[in-house]
Amino acid sequence: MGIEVKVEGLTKSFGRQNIWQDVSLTLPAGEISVMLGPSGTGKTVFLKSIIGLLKPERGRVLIDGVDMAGGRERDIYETRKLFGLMFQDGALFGSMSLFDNIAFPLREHTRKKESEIRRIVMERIDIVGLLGAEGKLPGEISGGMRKRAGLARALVLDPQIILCDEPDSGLDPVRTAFISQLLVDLNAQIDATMLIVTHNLDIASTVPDNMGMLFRRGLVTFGPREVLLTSEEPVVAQFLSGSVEGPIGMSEEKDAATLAAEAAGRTGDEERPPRVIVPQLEPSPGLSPRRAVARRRERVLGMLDGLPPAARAAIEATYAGSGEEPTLAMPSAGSAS
Ligand SMILES: Nc1ncnc2c1ncn2[C@@H]1O[C@H](COP(=O)(O)OP(=O)(O)OP(=O)(O)O)[C@@H](O)[C@H]1O
Repeated sequence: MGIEVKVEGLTKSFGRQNIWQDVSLTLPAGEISVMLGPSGTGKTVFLKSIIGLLKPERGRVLIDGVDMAGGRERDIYETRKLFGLMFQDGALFGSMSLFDNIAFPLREHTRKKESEIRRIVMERIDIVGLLGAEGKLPGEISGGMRKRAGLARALVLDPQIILCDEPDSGLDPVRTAFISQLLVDLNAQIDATMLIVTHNLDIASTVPDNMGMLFRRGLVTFGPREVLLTSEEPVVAQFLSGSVEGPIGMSEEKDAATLAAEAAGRTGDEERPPRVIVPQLEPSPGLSPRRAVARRRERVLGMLDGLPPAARAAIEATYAGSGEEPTLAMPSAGSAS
């Protein structure tokens, strides 16, 4: 089973540029979590901090008792072996076949025999649906296939924590849907703790158990998916609706005068489309159910009392087994919180 990742009061700056501060959250063991956020809010920096490649100035990232932010380098190095990383571009070596790319971590970090390496690599290639393409070079296959190859490579060392940085970047909606299903299937097969960074609303609304959002140098929210999907925070509502109206601007957040002008331009009578919480994806037919589901149900039902009413209602609907999708009125994206 995957391992819990506990982030406590994490603060990261580059020189005088503060990226985010005082970020605290827990990635529950074996569950899938998504981190949303407009471009440049430090999502990739957050992933790199979790694995200890970047060193935040304050706070801790606790994994099995090891602090990836400030622990001993030797412990961090060992704990890093628990991770599988999938980067935006697949990060494959262009001159190596897919097979050799995927075998690379095994040849680099283990003393396994070639026959054993072949067995593991072919099994992972099968999981990501690339059987038959193992002899191809990265330049000879599509972007979606390269992503899947990157995912296969992230899987060869049997990771207990998987970090995916924008698995959808450069993919069309159909390929993105395939990647979404693959991520859920993967979780059903290996029960790893997963954190996915994305802008993609289809992935965000169908894949994770938990969702968070980074904005204005902080964590806006993190918790069960129903909390963010029903949130009335203007920045969350704007992001989920893809609206130009709200605190997120083209290059940075908007200033108070721009927001006031937007608010003045609204009549209050605008039709807001209802926000629908689409059900989470199930593993593909033939796969066993995700083990995280039962754990999550117990965990989330245990925290109901502390949640906002809309989130509570959505969670109750999730677990009522009624099959009905809760439809929630869309809050005004630009309204003050
Ligand atoms: N090694 C570094 N040195 C200095 N600044 C950095 C470094 N890495 C990232 N940054 C800065 O940190 C900020 C956040 O970058 P990051 O790539 O984490 O954003 P992001 O939310 O992942 O963006 P996107 O969604 O566009 O990929 C940016 O301003 C970036 O320039």
